[in-house]
Amino acid sequence: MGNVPTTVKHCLSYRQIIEEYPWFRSWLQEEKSITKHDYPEFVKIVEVGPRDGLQNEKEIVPTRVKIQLIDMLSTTGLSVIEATSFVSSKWVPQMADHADVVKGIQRVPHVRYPVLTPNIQGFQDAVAAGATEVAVFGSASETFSRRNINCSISESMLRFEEVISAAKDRQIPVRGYVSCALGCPHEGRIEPSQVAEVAKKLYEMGCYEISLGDTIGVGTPGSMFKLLQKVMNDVPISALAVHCHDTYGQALPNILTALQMGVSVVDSAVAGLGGCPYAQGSSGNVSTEDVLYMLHGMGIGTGVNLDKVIETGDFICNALGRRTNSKVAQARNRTL
Ligand SMILES: CC(C)(COP(=O)([O-])OP(=O)([O-])OC[C@H]1O[C@@H](n2cnc3c(N)ncnc32)[C@H](O)[C@@H]1OP(=O)([O-])[O-])[C@@H](O)C(=O)NCCC(=O)NCCSC(=O)C[C@@](C)(O)CC(=O)[O-]
Repeated sequence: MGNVPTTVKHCLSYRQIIEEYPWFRSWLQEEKSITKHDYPEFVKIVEVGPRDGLQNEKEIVPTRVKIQLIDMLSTTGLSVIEATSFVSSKWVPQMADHADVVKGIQRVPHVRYPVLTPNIQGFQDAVAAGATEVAVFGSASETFSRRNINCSISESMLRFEEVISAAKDRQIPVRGYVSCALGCPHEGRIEPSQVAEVAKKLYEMGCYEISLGDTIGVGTPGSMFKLLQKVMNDVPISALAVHCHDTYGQALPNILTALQMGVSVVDSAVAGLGGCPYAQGSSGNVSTEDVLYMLHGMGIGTGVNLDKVIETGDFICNALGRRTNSKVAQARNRTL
């Protein structure tokens, strides 16, 4: 505001300022367009509720409920719904019905249904069940890697290489996750350079998108900024996604920071379901409803119908006998 002293700025109303300083109007417009330009016009939401959301549930959720959840999500306008994971049922009993889930859902054209595959066995089982997209999940923390998938980071890369190579032969797209991107339940602070190294490897191996997971939800806009600043040097921003858990209530500000830096893919879970069985203390994912409310309020398109997602959240919360974690759904339900 050039020549206007700060004290005066605070005393004048915007209208007065515009009348007395005509240049302010054009400055304001320029400022607005800069702000608008900084955010993507469209954000792709990757719905992870049926997998990340349910994997930590103690009671086994009936397969028909999982299928109905995915079928309802398929009518909301979401373009990607992570359906399940082909992991060992000894490690994650909740995902033991993976093949039945993949076979049972009603696939909607233009909706993709990736599944998690930690190794070639998981990949082969997934393909046999009819999966057409998969995701590998690595970690930036050595200890978490061992606790989560029973191997070191470098061993996991060899496993993923095998999966990605087999997927290439079948023209199956592979997404890559980097867990513990903003902190580890065992090692604490994780350096952005550690995350960048794993993200770069996965991208170079052929993952079309790398999702940076704040597995235990300890990140802040400050650490998210530093993380992206580093990772962007190795992976194009258009190929990065953020995956925020909301343990410390920082998920939305972290996502906003990522959007400001050019990220246009956000993972979230209906009703804020979730948590990782091998990351004690991690709470649910950021809720899809809250992300949509924020994005739509900023004029950013998603193609997703918020009301339908709230309805789906009501369905799964009723099935689980649980209150939604979505602030938006809680507010909407109060006003009904
Ligand atoms: C990776 C393994 C399988 C290694 O598990 P392992 O025990 O080291 O595997 P193994 O190769 O030594 O084999 C042992 C047994 O497991 C079987 N096995 C081997 N592979 C598979 C498979 N794919 N599916 C089903 N069974 C499998 C294999 O057949 C064998 O069976 P047995 O002969 O004893 O009967 C195990 O550690 C595992 O399943 N881990 C998955 C844990 C998990 O799902 N964690 C939650 C994921 S969430 C996450 O990582 C974070 C994320 C992605 O959400 C992002 C974020 O929030 O930040």
